[in-house]
Amino acid sequence: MALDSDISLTLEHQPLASLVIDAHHRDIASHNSEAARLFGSNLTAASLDTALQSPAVDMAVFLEAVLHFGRYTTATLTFERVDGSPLRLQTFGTIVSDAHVMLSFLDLDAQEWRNQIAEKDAHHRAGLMQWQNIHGFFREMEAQNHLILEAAGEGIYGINAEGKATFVNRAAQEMLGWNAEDLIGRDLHQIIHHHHLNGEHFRAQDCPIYASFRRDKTVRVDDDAFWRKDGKPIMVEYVSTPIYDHDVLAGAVVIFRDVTERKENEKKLHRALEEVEKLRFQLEQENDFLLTEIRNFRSHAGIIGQSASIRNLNTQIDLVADTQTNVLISGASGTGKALTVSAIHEASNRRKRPLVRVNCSDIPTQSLEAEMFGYRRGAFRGAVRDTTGKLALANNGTLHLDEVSDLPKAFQAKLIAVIQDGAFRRIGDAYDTPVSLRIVSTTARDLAIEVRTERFRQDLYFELSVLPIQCDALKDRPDDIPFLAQHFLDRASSRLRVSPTRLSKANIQALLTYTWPGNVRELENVIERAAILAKGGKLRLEFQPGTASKAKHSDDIMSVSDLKRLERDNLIRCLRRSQGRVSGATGAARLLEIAPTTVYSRIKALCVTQTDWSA
Ligand SMILES: Nc1ncnc2c1ncn2[C@@H]1O[C@H](COP(=O)(O)OP(=O)(O)OP(=O)(O)O)[C@@H](O)[C@H]1O
Repeated sequence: MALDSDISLTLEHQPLASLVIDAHHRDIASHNSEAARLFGSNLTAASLDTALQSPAVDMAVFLEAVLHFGRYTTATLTFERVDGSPLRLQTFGTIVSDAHVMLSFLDLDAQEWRNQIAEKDAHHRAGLMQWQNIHGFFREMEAQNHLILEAAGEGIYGINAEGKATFVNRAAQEMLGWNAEDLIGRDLHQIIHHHHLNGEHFRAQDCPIYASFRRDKTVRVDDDAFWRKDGKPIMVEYVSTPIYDHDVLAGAVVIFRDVTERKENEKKLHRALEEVEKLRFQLEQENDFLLTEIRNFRSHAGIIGQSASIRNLNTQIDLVADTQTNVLISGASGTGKALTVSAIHEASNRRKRPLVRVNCSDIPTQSLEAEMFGYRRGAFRGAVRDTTGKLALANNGTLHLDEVSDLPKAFQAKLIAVIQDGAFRRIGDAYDTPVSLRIVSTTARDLAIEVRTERFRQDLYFELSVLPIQCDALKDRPDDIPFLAQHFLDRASSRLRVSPTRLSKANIQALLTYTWPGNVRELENVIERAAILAKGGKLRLEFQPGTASKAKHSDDIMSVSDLKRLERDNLIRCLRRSQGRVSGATGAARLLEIAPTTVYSRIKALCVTQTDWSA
C-alpha cells in the first residue's frame, strides 16, 4: 500500500531516526536520513528484520502492542548496524495509518555520550563562573582592605625590610602631620622616631619596631613618642608585626594609637589622686585632732563658748550628769546657771522625766509648803481639789531650786528631812510618799556667806552643794563674747526672718570693751535689741549708759556722776527683778542687802519711777 505523502513529510521532520513499516510484513515503506545514518545503509525496500537482532517474535509482540495501544515503546528490542556493530536503542512505535506503523529510535549510547558531554560542559561552565567569582572577590577584597586601612582609626604604616615606608594610612598621616608622599620610600625611624621624649637620641638599632624584624615576633609598646612634622611629639602605643612574602621577611606593619590625651588625663588623675591622698591624710590628722578636742571639749546643748571657763563648765557637767548627787551652781545673774541646770538634766539619765523649776524667791513663805508637797482636797481652807506638789512632779527627774538662798529657814528644815528620808508627806495625807529627787540648786549669792550669817542652814548647804559648780562672769571670759554675740545675732535674725548678718570687727571690739554687768543675759538683750533696730541692716550696739569700758579695769577711775548713774541703773534692775517690791524675802531691800527704808530714800534721791523699772 502506497504511503501517504503527509506521513512521508512527518517522517522527514522527525528529529529521531525513524522509519515507517508495513505493520504486517514489516517491510520498510520509508525512512528518514537519520535512520539511514543510524543503521548505516539506505533502508528503503529493505526489511527491518535485517537489522533486528531480537527474535522476530519480540518484534511481533511489540507491533501488536503498538497496534493495540496506538503507540508503544520498548528498549528490549536489539538491533545492529549494517556493519554489524550493535545498537542500543529505545524503540517508539506509533500507528500512522491502518497498515503502517512508524518506528522511531533513540540511540541510547549516543544519548549517554551527549549527556556526558553536557555534564562536562556544565561543569566547565560552573567552574569558569566560580573562578570569575573568586577573581572578583579578591579584587573586591583588595579594594576593601585598602578602604579599611584608610578608614581605620588607628595609624597604620608598613615598612620594608630596610625600614623604608611602603604605605601610610590616612589616620597615620593625620596624626603625624605628614603626607604619605612625604614618607613613602623613606626611613621612617629617622623621620618620626628619632628621639625619646626626654630629648635623648633614639638609635635605630634600639628601636623596638626593627627589633620585631630581628626577633621575628610581634612587639607591643605602650609608652613611646612619635614626632610630628611640626616637631611636636605625640604619645603613642603601638604594635609592630613582622610580615613575610613567601617565607621571606618583607618588613613590618605598625599599628599605632595617639594616646597623648589619655596619658595627659592619666597624669592628671594620678596627680588628683595624690592630692586626694594628701588631703585624706590631712583630714585624718585633723579628724584625730578634732576628736581629741571634742573628747576634751564636748559642749552641752545650748552652751556656747570656747573659753577655759566654758570648757571647764562642760567637763563638770559631764562629771556630774550621771551621778545622783545634788549640785549647787553659783554665779552672778545672767551667767548661765539655769542653762547649766538644763544641760545637767539633759545629760543625765533622768532626762526622760521632768525638770521642775522652783523659784524660791517667788513663792510666798506661807504657800511654799503647799507648792512643794502638794495637798489633799479639804486639807486646809481653799484646798478645793487634790494638788500635786513640785516634789512629786520632780520624782525621778530633776528639781531645780532657783535662788535657793531665798528659801525660808522653816522650809529649809523640811527639805532636809525630805532629802534624808527620801520621802515627803502631802498636806492632808496620813502617810509619806517616797520620792527620788536629784536637786540642782542655783544661787547668785555666796551660799557659804549665807550659812555664816545663819540665813541658810549648814546641813542643807552640805546636802545641796555636794558638787559645786561656778558660772563665771562674762567679763572674766571675754573669749566667749564674739561666739555668744554671733549666736544671739543668728538666732534673732532667724526669729525676725531677716538674712543672717555677721558681726563687724568694730561690733566685736565694742562688745569686748564693755563690762557686761548683766552677763550673758545682757549680751543677749543688747544683741537682740540691735538686731530688731537694724532690721537686717547695719548693726548698732547700745549698752546700758555709764557702764561701758570705763569700769573694765579695777584701777580705772569713775566720776561721781558715773557712780550715780551706775547706782541708779542697779536700783532699776533690782526693782525690775523684785517686780517693784521693796521689802520681803523677794524685795529689792533683800537683794541690795540694805534696809527697805534706805531703798525708798534712794528711789527718791535717784528719781526712779515705776516707768523706769517696768519698761
Ligand atoms: N554659755 C552660754 N551659751 C549660750 N547662752 C547662754 C550661755 N550662758 C547664758 N546664756 C543665756 O543667757 C541667758 C541667761 O542665762 P541663765 O538664765 O541661765 O542665767 P542665770 O545665771 O540663771 O541667770 P539668773 O541668775 O538671773 O536667773 C539665757 O537666755 C541663757 O540661755
